[in-house]
Amino acid sequence: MTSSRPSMTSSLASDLYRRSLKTSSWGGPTWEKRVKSSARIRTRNGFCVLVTGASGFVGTHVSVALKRRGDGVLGLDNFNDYYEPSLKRARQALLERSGVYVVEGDINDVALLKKLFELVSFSHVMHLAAQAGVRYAMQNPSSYIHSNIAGFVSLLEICKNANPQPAIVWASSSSVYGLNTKVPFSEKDRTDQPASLYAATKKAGEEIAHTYNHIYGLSLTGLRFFTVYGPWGRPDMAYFFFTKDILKGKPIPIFEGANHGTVARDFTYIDDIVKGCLGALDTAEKSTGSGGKKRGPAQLRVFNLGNTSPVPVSDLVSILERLLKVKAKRMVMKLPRNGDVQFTHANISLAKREFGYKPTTDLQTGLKKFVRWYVSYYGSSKKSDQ
Ligand SMILES: NC(=O)c1ccc[n+]([C@@H]2O[C@H](COP(=O)([O-])OP(=O)(O)OC[C@H]3O[C@@H](n4cnc5c(N)ncnc54)[C@H](O)[C@@H]3O)[C@@H](O)[C@H]2O)c1
Ligand SMILES: O=C(O)[C@H]1O[C@H](OP(=O)(O)OP(=O)(O)OC[C@H]2O[C@@H](n3ccc(=O)[nH]c3=O)[C@H](O)[C@@H]2O)[C@H](O)[C@@H](O)[C@@H]1O
Repeated sequence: MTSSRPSMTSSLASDLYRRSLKTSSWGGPTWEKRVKSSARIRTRNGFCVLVTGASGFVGTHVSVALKRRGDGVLGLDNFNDYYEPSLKRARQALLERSGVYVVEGDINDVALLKKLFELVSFSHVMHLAAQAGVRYAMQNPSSYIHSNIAGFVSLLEICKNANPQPAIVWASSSSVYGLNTKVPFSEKDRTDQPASLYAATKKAGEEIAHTYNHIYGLSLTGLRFFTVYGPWGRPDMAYFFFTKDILKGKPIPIFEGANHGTVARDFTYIDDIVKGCLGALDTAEKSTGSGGKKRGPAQLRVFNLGNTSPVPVSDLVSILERLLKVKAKRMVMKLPRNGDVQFTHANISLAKREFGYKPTTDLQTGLKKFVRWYVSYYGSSKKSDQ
């Protein structure tokens, strides 16, 4: 029976294919030595973790936390220019000081992934590499397919063929709840009304995970993070560029919902997210397959990781005004149809029950730590982008 491969003739497909072949320069004895040293486990019963997206915001914090407790940690990141690569390079330097080597490469580079799994027997993969950002999907849809769909599948393909197979914990997103109106959001609620292509690719990731669990026995845990903020954060996120623009005296576009309803988020501080990630890793069961052959049922889980106390965006701006001691130039506008949802609110009882997840940092405290970092980083380094 001939299987006629569907020919994706669109420019999107050829762009994707071209990009996924773009590989960084890797390999050689020195490179291999650095890979093995970074992945070496330093405590009894420690983990050996591949962290994809390691030079990203969440990836940096998780990698440092794992290394500090003695796990072997190897990072992988393509250092793309979705936001200033200089910030990713600065995180990479911080990671190197902690003993974590970040391999420069793309999760679509199958030859690279194969090499890493030949060199290192990973017990876990913490998959954080993705095209994040809700609104950017309207400008560059292919980057979401490239990283969040094609990239996730290429990673799962390597994992299912590994022997032993690693247990995988990956980042989903609160955005999968989309236009769901039942609050707080519980893992059992509807997730079939994505409001953005980003959300759709995150939801697709959850469905793809289900098939790799069912067919190949991969142990998979999805974490729906809720608007994460903190030091070393992302310049594309509102809390970050609001801070920059308040300091520059530029107008702050504050979205409001229908009938002047507030737009709110369940903002979650990075240290609480890291505790959730480590809890998920510590309770992840081993995969039940190897070399692509399944031996029995494997663990498949999805958890909300939020703060359970949504705050209106306008209140976030008020906190920033007090911390920065500068009045914001507020420009209130109707929530545009840009993929944003009006509110998020996490029910975290499942994560609490499964691995004792308990957020402890309120928005005022968390933003104070972020602002302290922001002023020290941009003030001292005078980075021209800011
Ligand atoms: N920060 C949040 O508020 C938040 C909330 C929900 C979910 N998430 C998810 O958490 C994960 C981490 O997010 P973040 O906030 O740290 O974002 P980030 O953009 O700072 O980190 C992602 C990293 O992955 C890298 N990357 C992207 N595509 C890649 C590819 N194809 N190959 C290799 N590296 C690639 C990027 O260079 C970046 O450093 C993402 O999956 C994101 O969707 C984040
Ligand atoms: O929770 C999540 O899963 C998502 O959280 C954030 O997405 P978002 O909540 O939209 O975060 P921001 O882009 O920082 O927006 C925060 C709030 O500010 C609002 N906003 C944003 C931009 C702006 O100019 N004005 C404004 O009022 C947004 O509508 C939203 O309510 C991250 O950017 C996503 O990667 C992540 O998947």
